[in-house]
Parts: sequence; structure tokens; C-alpha cells
Amino acid sequence: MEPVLNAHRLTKTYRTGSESVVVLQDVSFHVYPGESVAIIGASGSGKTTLLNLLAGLDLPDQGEIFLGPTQLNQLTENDRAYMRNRYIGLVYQDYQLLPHYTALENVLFPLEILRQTSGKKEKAQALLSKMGLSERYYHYPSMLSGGEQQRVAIARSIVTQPLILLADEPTGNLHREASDEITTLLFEMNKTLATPMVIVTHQMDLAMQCDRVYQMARGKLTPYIEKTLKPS
Ligand SMILES: Nc1ncnc2c1ncn2[C@@H]1O[C@H](COP(=O)(O)OP(=O)(O)OP(=O)(O)O)[C@@H](O)[C@H]1O
Repeated sequence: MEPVLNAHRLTKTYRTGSESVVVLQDVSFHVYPGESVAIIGASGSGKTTLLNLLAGLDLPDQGEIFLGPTQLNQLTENDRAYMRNRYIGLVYQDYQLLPHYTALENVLFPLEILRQTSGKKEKAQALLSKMGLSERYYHYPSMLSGGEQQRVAIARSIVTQPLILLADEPTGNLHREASDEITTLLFEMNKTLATPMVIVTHQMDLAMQCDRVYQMARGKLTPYIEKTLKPS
């Protein structure tokens, strides 16, 4: 089976003045159709940096990133933006909804960018309803709870039927109950739509529900092995 996303030997160093920080060192990573992959690691270990490279929001110093057959890091900024809008669903910790757009308008937005003409409204409404928000189409983000805003953001991320979903701390701003709801929704979608997902998270219970778990530390990405103390 071919991976949907294939990142090969990525290196990324940030330079500020005379200081330089090597954040990613020879990181390889792939995601296969339908699977869920978690990335855990201490604060500042480079998880968001890696996700931003995978989304084509930033470029590696070295290495290659393929989304399907397309090498993302060789495209122009405009072409990367097109690939991102068309093929990648992004979910952030702070939702990043447009504040002056209603829930429905936020979900419609990616379809407007892609100039989709038919069935947009029905598609967006159906997704919002699936997220339990059929009573919230015309609410603005400020009128929604954190969990509701994240559900709108998830609907927005999948309305274009992306090849992959990349989520950066999707439950990081939510209290326990809303966090569990969002986790359930993400895995339901992963199963029903078979959209593979990569989730950066500090929440081990969320990470452990994924098919594979990786850990970022000292610039390296390695498979995470749970340390369990078994009674002898
Ligand atoms: N644009 C930038 N310029 C300089 N340094 C940066 C930049 N972005 C990130 N860094 C540094 O790179 C390192 C990794 O940051 P990153 O945000 O990827 O970590 P993270 O694992 O996602 O952390 P957290 O869990 O706290 O979100 C940090 O030391 C950070 O200060």
C-alpha cells in the first residue's frame, strides 16, 4: 500500500541572530490510508514545526515531503497553498474560525476558495448536523462554546474531503467532557470517512487511541514505547 503522506529525512533549523536551534534532525514519517497517528513530546520538542512542514506551511532545510505523488516542498508558495486548501484538513488548538462569519459560513469558506459551485450549502449543513450543530448554523463563533467551535472547525476541515487531516492539539483548550466529545468525533470520522489523521497531542489517552504513536525528542521522531511496570 502506498502512503498518503511520506516525509523523508527532514531537517529544520531556526536561526535567530547568532543563535541557531536544530528542531528536526533527519525525521522520516509516513501515513497510510485510513490510519490514525499521534505525535507526542515535551513542549518545544518540534511537534508543531513538523506538522507545519507536513501541511506545507513552512519548508524543511533538507528532505522531501510527498502528498500522494506530489512533492510539496518543491512547489511554489501559491501551489502549496492550493494543495493545502484542496487536500489537507487542518484543525488547531484555538479553532481559528473567522469571527465575523457564522458557523455555516466558516464551513462554506474552503468551498468558496476552491470555487465549488453546486451543493455547497447542503454539504456544509449536513456536516454541521453530523457534528450535532443543526441548531447552530447561524451562530457566530463568539456565541459558541469551545467544544462547539472545535466541531465547526472539524466540519470546515473535512468539507473538502481532504486526503489527510492534520490536528495540532485539537483538544488542548477544552475541558474534560468537551475534549472527550471531540476525541470521539475525530475517531468516528477517521472510521466512517477513512480519512487518515495525524494528531499532535499532550493527552496520552487520545494518543493511545491512535493506530501508531510517535515521540519527538531532541530533534528525532521515534516510535513511542509505553513504559509499563508489570508485576513480577
Ligand atoms: N519561527 C521560529 N523561529 C525561531 N524558533 C522557533 C520558531 N518556531 C519554533 N521555534 C522553536 O522551535 C522549537 C520547537 O517549537 P515547536 O513549536 O515546534 O514545539 P512543540 O513541540 O510544538 O511545542 P508545544 O508542545 O509547546 O507546542 C522551540 O524551541 C521553539 O522555540
